[in-house]
Amino acid sequence: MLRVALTGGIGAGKSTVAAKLSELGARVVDADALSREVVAPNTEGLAAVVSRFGPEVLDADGALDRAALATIVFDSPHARAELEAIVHPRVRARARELTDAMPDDAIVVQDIPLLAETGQAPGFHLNIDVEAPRELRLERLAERGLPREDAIRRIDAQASDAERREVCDVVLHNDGDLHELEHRVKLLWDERIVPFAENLRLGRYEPRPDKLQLVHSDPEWAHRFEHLAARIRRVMGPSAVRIDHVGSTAVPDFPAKDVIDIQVTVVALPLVDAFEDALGDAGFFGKVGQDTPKPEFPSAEEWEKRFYGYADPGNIAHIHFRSIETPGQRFALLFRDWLRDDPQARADYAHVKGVLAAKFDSTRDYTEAKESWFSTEAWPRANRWAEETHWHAPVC
Ligand SMILES: CC(C)(COP(=O)(O)OP(=O)(O)OC[C@H]1O[C@@H](n2cnc3c(N)ncnc32)[C@H](O)[C@@H]1O)[C@@H](O)C(=O)NCCC(=O)NCCS
Ligand SMILES: Nc1ncnc2c1ncn2[C@@H]1O[C@H](COP(=O)(O)OP(=O)(O)OP(=O)(O)O)[C@@H](O)[C@H]1O
Repeated sequence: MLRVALTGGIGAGKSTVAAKLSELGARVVDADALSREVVAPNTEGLAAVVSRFGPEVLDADGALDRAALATIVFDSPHARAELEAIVHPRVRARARELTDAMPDDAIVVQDIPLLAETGQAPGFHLNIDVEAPRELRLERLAERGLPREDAIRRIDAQASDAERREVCDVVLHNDGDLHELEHRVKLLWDERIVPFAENLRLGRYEPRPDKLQLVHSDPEWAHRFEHLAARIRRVMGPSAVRIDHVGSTAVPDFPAKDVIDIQVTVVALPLVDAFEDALGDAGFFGKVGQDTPKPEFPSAEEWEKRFYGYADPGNIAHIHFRSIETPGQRFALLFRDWLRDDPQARADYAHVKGVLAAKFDSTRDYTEAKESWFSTEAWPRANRWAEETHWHAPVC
């Protein structure tokens, strides 16, 4: 089951995107609809609301007077937090019931207005933020009958666009007409959501492109690392002793393949195997891996690792699980910090990559050819740099 979260500020277009995704075959769970259901007449949720806010939030028929309650809670963060404490747990319980009842190969889209505010993003394989300019949102809400000052109060009670972008993998801009929005949703569905769901169903990660492409440094790389690290941390907790962004994408302004390299340090590799199912459920699939032994450490055993990939075709990533205190675990951090610190190291490595990229068309051949530079050049020079600078693995 591919679990997708859909968020966005009020009036940004979440419901419109959700409707289009439903048309394309997604199963939509709408938090707003559930937040009405759990406080419907004769529910214990409504009783809890009345007990906290008094009968004045009921209308003549004994149903919740939503406008009256909105006036109270959008004027007081404390009152809003108390209402959320009543509604949110019930909404999440209902959402879990609904998704648990869905087929394993379903693409489930949860429309969650408060995704950023509630820290739920790492529990989803893909987080989508629908964005529209504030003024346009106010106009749309006015057309929907929400007075401007009420809409402003709600917008100001929510996370900012920047905070939503921080936790989301995709931003869907909804500043055009409906046709443009629907086109963007269809493109995302065909090019990312469906292949992502297929990879999950088959239990496979998205392979790096065989055709070698070195691209310029992308500011999104740090975001992509953070999103993946949060998902791994949610699965493994303290068993992931540290999670580091390593490799070329972790070096500012440095060319790299568009593949995020992550090192997860564990106390012992069999621990990773114990998390195999939970990692798979989160979209990470892998196998036993082996780094190339270096002269000072000839034993292949010291270079064993677990090599995982992520199933998202829009966020290709290699996860290297290594045991703490092994030469490979140390070298991944040392190599990154040497590149970050030493301009000559960056120039030499960029030159080698450029020469090899001109020579080899396939990523595999390129990677294998790079190995000799690692053993003869990078390994001795990085270790010399470590001694000269008294380098130690930075605190994570
Ligand atoms: C205050 C209530 C009764 C007002 O009802 P009303 O019908 O006017 O709004 P509705 O529920 O349809 O929400 C419309 C939009 O308001 C915004 N909104 C709703 N609740 C909140 C909140 N707690 N914080 C920030 N924005 C909110 C969202 O963008 C939502 O999509 C209602 O919003 C509510 O119960 N909110 C608390 C529960 C909640 O947090 N719901 C959000 C989804 S879980
Ligand atoms: N691109 C667009 N062009 C014109 N109207 C739009 C567009 N996108 C959304 N709308 C309209 O704007 C209003 C708000 O959109 P929508 O309900 O999808 O926002 P929302 O993010 O779900 O809001 P809420 O947070 O209140 O649920 C709706 O009436 C919708 O039909």
